[in-house]
Amino acid sequence: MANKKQTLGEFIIENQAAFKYSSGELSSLINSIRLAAKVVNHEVNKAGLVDIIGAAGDVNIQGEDQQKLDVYANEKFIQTLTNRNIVCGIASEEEDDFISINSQDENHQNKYVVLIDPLDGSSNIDVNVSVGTIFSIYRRVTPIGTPVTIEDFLQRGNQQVAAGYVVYGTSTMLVYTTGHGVNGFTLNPAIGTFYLSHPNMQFPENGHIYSVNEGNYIHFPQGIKNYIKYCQKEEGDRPYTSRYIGSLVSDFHRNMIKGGVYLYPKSSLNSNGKLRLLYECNPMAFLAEQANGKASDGFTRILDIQPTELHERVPFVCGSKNMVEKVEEFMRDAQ
Ligand SMILES: O=P(O)(O)OC[C@H]1O[C@](O)(COP(=O)(O)O)[C@@H](O)[C@@H]1O
Repeated sequence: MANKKQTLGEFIIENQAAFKYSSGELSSLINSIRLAAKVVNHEVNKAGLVDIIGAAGDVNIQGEDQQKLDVYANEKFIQTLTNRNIVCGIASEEEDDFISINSQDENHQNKYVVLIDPLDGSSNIDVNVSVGTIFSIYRRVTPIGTPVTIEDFLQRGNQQVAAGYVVYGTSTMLVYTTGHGVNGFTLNPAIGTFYLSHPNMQFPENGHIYSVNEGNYIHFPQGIKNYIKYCQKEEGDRPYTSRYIGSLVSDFHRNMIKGGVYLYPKSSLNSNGKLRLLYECNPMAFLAEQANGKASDGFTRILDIQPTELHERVPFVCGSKNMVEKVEEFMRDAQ
């Protein structure tokens, strides 16, 4: 059992053997994320004082107004991941296309691709509500030393070698998995060190919290409407509590600790929902399953979905196992 005051660096070294590929590579990857997270955290914490609030003036490929902090976080993560001779490609929610690294140098041995949502919960930046960063890591499938191709990014989520998020909230935490459980580390800002504060995180199988933007209720499929009514009914251990921060990372983190389910369904407004399969759903689904939770699109396990595009969206239901299965039951019954 890991010592509770263990630092992230010590934890990585102690658990390297569990990583099925070369141990040093994982350390280097997670250390890159750790460094970029600290840089972005520093900016987030003083967002109201520096010119980092508001729109950046551009629209990303999702058709969304890029926030200045989106752009800043995107630059910092790409910079930090590029300078480590381990990543051969990066795909970001804020970039139209994937970025190939070291593609000229056929001798490079970089083996990993990283997919990031640099700043999750963008709508909350200006109002001082917690936001996050999400990352997903795969081993490349194309030959080492050759330029990465789209194939390296369009892998099923069940091929991830690591995934995690950073939540910039009341405290800043880095939570990740390499397929051997989920562990959370809290940043001590005074010394800039992450400490193991939440070892072996687990979703309770049941919960009493549901997280969905009910403002879209009339546009939801009948199965989702029926599930929301089920949550609100005075019966047994219900009604459940409705909690929706509007930052996936924060809603997921709370539900993992307290028990709950997050839903971003498809609707008559968004035929595939809003969340991106590669940058948001796959990494959160890997974490959920590693923490005894579950994630699907209402019917299919998220990690089994074969991606076809870099920025594709899928309906998303994720959280406590029995609650996700209840949603799936309502979706099947409403078909
Ligand atoms: O405002 P809505 O439509 O409810 O969407 C909120 C959801 O969108 C997200 O902000 C994702 O989008 P971004 O990555 O662009 O922030 C989630 O974090 C959040 O749960």
